[in-house]
Amino acid sequence: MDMLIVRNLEKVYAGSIAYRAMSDMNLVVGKGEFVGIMGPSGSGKTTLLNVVSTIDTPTSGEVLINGENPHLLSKHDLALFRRRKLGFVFQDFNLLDTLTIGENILLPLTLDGKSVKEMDAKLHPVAKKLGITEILNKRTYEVSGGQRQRAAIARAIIHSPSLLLADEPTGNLDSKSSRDVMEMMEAINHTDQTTMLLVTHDALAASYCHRVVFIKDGRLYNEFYSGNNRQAFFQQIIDMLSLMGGNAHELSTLRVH
Ligand SMILES: Nc1ncnc2c1ncn2[C@@H]1O[C@H](COP(=O)(O)OP(=O)(O)OP(=O)(O)O)[C@@H](O)[C@H]1O
Repeated sequence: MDMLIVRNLEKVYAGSIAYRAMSDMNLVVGKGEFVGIMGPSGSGKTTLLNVVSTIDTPTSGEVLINGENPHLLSKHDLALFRRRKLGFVFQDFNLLDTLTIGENILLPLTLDGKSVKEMDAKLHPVAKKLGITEILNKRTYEVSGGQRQRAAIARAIIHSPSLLLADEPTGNLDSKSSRDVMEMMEAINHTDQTTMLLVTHDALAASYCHRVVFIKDGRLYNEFYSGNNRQAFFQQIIDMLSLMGGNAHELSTLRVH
C-alpha cells in the first residue's frame, strides 16, 4: 500500500522575481518505508518536505497521504489532519522549555483532549522505547541534545502518525548522539511500521534509510535502495553527493563512518 504519493508537484515562490524551486516532482512511498531525501543546498529538499507536511501549498500537482489530499481540507480539518496523521521532528528539537520532557511528549494528546489515563498508558511505552524514562520529569535545559531529540521523536510518534517527517534531525547532534537517534528511528520504523521521510545532509543518517532519493535543481536526480550492507550504502551515498557537487558546508557535515 502507498502511504505517500507526490504527483507532478511544482512550487513557484512568488515575489518581485518568481522562483521555481520544484518542478515535475513525483514520488511514491510505501507503507512502512523509510525514505531519505538528499541533495545540494538549495535543491528543494525543504520545499518538498514543507509541501508534503502542509506547512506550504503547492503551485500545482498533488500530495496524497494515506489516500487523502490534505491541501484540499478546510483550515480546521487540516489542523486536525496535521495533529493526528503527521509527526514532525526538526533539527532544533522544537521542545517547549516551560514544560517537562514528559509534558512535551504528551503535547499532541493534550491538544487532542485525551484523558490523563489514556495519556499515561501511552507515555511510558514510548519513553521506554526511546530510553528516556528517567528524564520525563526534567526540563528541556537539564538534558542533553541527544535526549532532547529522542524526546522530540517520542512526541512525534505518540499518536501513531501515518507519516513521520524529519528535517535534519541529526543536524545539531554529535556523531554518537546522531547514531543513537538514527538507531531509534530505524527501530521504530521496523517495529511500528511507521512510514518515514527524512531530509538530511548527513550521509550517515541517510544510510539508515531503505531508499535515498537525490534531488537537484528542484527535480528528481537519482535514487538508491539500501542492500543489506549499511557501510556500502553509506559509501554509495557519499559518492553520489560528490558527483552531484556540494559546497564546503555540506562536506563538513559528512560524517566519518
Ligand atoms: N519562501 C521562499 N521564497 C523564495 N525562494 C525561496 C523560498 N524558500 C526557498 N526558496 C528558494 O528555493 C530554493 C530551494 O530551497 P530549499 O530550502 O527547498 O532548499 P534545500 O534543498 O532545503 O536547501 P538547504 O539544504 O540549504 O536547506 C532555494 O533556491 C531557495 O533560495
